[in-house]
Amino acid sequence: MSFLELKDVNVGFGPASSRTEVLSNINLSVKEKEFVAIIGFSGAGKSTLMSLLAGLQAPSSGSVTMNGKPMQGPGPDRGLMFQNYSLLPWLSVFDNIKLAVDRVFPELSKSEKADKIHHYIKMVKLDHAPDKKPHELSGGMRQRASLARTLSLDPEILLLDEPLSALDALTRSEIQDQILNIWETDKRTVVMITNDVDEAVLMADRIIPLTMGPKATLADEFEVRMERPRDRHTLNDHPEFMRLKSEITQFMMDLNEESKGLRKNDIVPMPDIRPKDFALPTATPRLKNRHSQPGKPKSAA
Ligand SMILES: Nc1ncnc2c1ncn2[C@@H]1O[C@H](COP(=O)(O)OP(=O)(O)OP(=O)(O)O)[C@@H](O)[C@H]1O
Repeated sequence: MSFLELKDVNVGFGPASSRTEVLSNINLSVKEKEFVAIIGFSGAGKSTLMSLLAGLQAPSSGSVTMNGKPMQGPGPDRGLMFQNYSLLPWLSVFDNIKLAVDRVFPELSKSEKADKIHHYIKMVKLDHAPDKKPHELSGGMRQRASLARTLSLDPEILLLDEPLSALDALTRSEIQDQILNIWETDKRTVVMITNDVDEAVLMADRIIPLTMGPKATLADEFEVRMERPRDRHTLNDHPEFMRLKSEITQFMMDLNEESKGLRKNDIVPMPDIRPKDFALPTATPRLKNRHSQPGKPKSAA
């Protein structure tokens, strides 16, 4: 049975007269403990898709189910992590995580909560900085704090919406490795949105492209049949990595070209009409006499 399932889902915004159909006919089935990457262009509807999976957005039609039950609103069983860190700036790393833990595990004692928080702070290698406020952290450290907060909720599924795209390449690979380590030890289900083909092939079991919007839909998936753990340092010599990377990149480029072609068809050719004369109309009497006093005809002087 599917763990998370979207069936014939459509999402549109706005009234009928000016409606934008963002997602169309989305069918997605995610198995437990799977790592699925959704890859797509900017503005295609990736975040809208993620909001559906998180229960933050209801479909206009179709169904979203988790564990066979219709999804009704967001819940702690789904841990969301966004590109922006969404940490409260006036709270330390520890207190940001505590806020989430207090809400989801009110039954735990103070020391049990502290143990839990420190466990995740250590997992993301921030044990040297639990008392630091977000402004005292680098971008990568903030994103790790945000990951620790998400993990501390013990979610059944991690929903990662381009969580690493604002980071430099080095920090990005470091956090990719951490997410992979956590996923491999804890074996949680992950759906990650990315626009980076290398990242998708390195991390995922399956990669599903989202076509260009409006009416974006999921295209046929690419299965990543590469053994784990995957070593980023030797990936470029791995024939399967190179094959997938080139196929997916080509597929995305074709999508882009196709959508440009569709846009061209939207352009209505105008008839080649030229005005007969570009000369300005002759000055009006009002302009001509604009310095003369009103109500005093010139002839009367
Ligand atoms: N609440 C909303 N009301 C109206 N339009 C919306 C709403 N949410 C999203 N859209 C529109 O849906 C389209 C897809 O937006 P979405 O944020 O899902 O794309 P995206 O692929 O995540 O983009 P990006 O990569 O740039 O973040 C956009 O045209 C956006 O304007």
